[in-house]
Amino acid sequence: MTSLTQPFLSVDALHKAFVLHGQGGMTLEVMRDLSLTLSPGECLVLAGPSGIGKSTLLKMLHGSYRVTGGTLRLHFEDGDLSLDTLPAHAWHTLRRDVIGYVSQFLRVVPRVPAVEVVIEPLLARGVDEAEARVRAEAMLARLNLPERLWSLPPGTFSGGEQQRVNIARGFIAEHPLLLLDEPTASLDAANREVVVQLIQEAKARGAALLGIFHDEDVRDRVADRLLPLSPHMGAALASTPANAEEIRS
Ligand SMILES: Nc1ncnc2c1ncn2[C@@H]1O[C@H](COP(=O)(O)OP(=O)(O)OP(=O)(O)O)[C@@H](O)[C@H]1O
Repeated sequence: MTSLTQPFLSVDALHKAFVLHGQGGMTLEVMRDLSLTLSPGECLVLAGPSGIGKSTLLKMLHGSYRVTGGTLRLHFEDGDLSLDTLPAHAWHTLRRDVIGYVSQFLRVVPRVPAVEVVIEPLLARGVDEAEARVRAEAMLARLNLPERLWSLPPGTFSGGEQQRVNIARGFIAEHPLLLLDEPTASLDAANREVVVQLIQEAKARGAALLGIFHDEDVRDRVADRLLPLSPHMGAALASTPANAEEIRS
């Protein structure tokens, strides 16, 4: 991948409907005609009531949900990359090198110690193991995770401890596009402050961030723009689209 041009992400006329096979094939339309752009160094915060489709948008951008209609494009100096038509095998490389995702919940792999969970994205990029370990330990220390926990699998950690491992893993690889789904939800004030700093540093190095933050203080401090989703969920949603797609996950 080469250096970035402006904007880095464009979403045009995005449409999402779920087909609920367990409910007789009922269609649930959650998004219609959503468009946005996101530039390097910018943090756009998704707003709107519960269930409006904020997490669904992030999951489409991370390839876990299919797009029903519209386009998602990344713009590189040497050309555009369409995410809505990206073949499954290409997502692996894209998630490793370009699109990071930090959710509220850590997907724990049994027996893998916390520090290894954090190191893994760096090793996948070919970073030397000793260097990766130093960076991972520095990140865990910065997020105030007690050193005695670093060598333990996070399955039994508290919600806030697991979330900090997740944040360390999400930020360490310095992806150009970061998707943040309530990364501060279980954190105390001191650790929320660390996350605000990590976001500001990511912006300063030119990352583009798209996030969901229910904490208004955090939102106000990191957001360059707010995007309320409700205007995209209007009367149009009363009808059922002809091109509804199946649930992938
Ligand atoms: N895999 C799925 N299958 C069927 N419906 C889904 C699926 N994922 C999300 N939905 C539905 O899509 C709608 C939007 O959900 P989403 O989680 O994106 O909302 P949200 O705005 O992030 O809400 P919250 O603020 O409560 O997290 C909801 O009605 C939800 O039930």
